[in-house]
Amino acid sequence: MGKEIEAGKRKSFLEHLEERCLVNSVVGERDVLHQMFTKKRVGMYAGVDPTAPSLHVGHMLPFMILAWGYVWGLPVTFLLGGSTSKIGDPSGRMKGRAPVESSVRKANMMSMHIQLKKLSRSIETYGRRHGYVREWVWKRALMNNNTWWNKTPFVEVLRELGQFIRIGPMLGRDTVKARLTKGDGMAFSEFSYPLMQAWDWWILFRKGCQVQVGGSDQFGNILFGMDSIKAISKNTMHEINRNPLDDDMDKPMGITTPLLTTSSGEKFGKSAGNAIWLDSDLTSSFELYQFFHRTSDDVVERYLKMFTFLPLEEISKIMEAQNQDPSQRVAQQALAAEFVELIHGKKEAEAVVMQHRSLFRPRNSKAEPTPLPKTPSSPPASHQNSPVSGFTNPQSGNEYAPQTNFANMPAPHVTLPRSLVYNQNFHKILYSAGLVASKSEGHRIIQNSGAYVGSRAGDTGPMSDSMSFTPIKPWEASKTETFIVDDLLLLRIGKWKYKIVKIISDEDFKQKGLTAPGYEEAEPEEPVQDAAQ
Ligand SMILES: N[C@@H](Cc1ccc(O)cc1)C(=O)O
Repeated sequence: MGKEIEAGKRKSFLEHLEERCLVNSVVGERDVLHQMFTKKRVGMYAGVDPTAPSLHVGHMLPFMILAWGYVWGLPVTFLLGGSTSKIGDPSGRMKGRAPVESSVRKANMMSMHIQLKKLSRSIETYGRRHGYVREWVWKRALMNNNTWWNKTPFVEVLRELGQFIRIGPMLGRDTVKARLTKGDGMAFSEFSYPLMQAWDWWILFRKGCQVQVGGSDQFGNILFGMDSIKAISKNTMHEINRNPLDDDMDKPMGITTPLLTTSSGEKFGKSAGNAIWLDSDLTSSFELYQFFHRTSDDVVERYLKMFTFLPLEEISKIMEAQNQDPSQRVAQQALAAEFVELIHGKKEAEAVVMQHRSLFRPRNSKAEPTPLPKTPSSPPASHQNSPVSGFTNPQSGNEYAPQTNFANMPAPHVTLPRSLVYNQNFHKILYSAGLVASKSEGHRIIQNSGAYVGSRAGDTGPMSDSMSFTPIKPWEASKTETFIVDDLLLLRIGKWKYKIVKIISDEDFKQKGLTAPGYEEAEPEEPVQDAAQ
């Protein structure tokens, strides 16, 4: 491949990203990065701190770079900042963050973990749909920086990294200066945030992640990381890791993605003050569709390049049609449908397109306004009963949406009252959490070792690390509570079905008007269930 690129027959990965408008700046020398991508299979990583229960559309730009890397056969790593989120990145903020309760942070971390896993899988599916066939070199990983931070001694970081960091330049960083002069000052922990991010990169760098990708606000952290890695690599006490990085091709490099704003200067991904989330619990796929459908004409071509895998020739064709009659919004429709497909899958995208058309078809319109994308003759079964599900926005002030809302994809969050969890057998809890259709099904799955519960990782406490799971056995009901941490219980069936169960008191449950399978039902006991006790 390298030869073809050099001979000008094929674009380098960097050129490809530039063409797709995904590069705001290269941190380091552009030409070195270009060379690097032509000469070797460079690993890339992008990190995200779980400071909210879900990713939002703004996170997708760096992830689109990873997505392209993945289908081009470059190893990519999604890093979840379980530890960095305890500190909070001060980049671009005039105020420190309010401390987040540990249980909230853990719940956020779990749901983002699940979401990132799903996302990296949907990237693969979406790639396949656009003709990228999985090859053995395709490699993606999901890591949590808890994995190393939970066992790295402070003194190790100070000795290996802190020794080479000069205070002067750190005080000169824009964020620090702004906070010290105009903001509310800065805590030492926040001041040290870039060191944590740099250390993360150093860990990943040794595993081949030579390139870090981030939003435009990450320029400073990435630059700081590059300098740090060069210093550690040259001086580390651990001889086997020592490398002066004399060869340009071995150096760390960074890419930042553009900052998107609406014409009114609003940050991209905010709509009427609300973030546009990727979790369908928080932003329904219909709203997500609508958000992209509202894209203004002057940026829609750019967004098609940035947020989809549509080939450039096809984008040109779409734009031709668009320019002939912008009122038809052919380009916006393509963008919205592609993006919903990327995030929620093809079925969901088709259903939303249908829904949107039936609600917004202009009167007197001729048949279908656009052939993109193909829609089935009837909506998928899961949508037949919810023609207006797109309008139900469960942002009710309750961070966990009621589980009775089956608007679209299964939501990972459920809330259950204590009485349905404590001292209950797992097959019942699986049922109450909506993971199985009946208690006996739950029982059967447990018998077949197909159900899992989030479990203790080492001594550091359950789920404090990257998530680990234990197969559920037909344990005594009293064992259940040993898996509950901070009122949370994490359940999984098979590979992809997760529930994060938030446990609240029975009174609160009732007061909130929530319900769940098995709640206040005087059901006849199922025979299988007895056998399990
Ligand atoms: N600081 C990044 C997230 C991040 C965390 C850890 C890293 O190693 C990298 C990136 C942000 O706020 O967007």
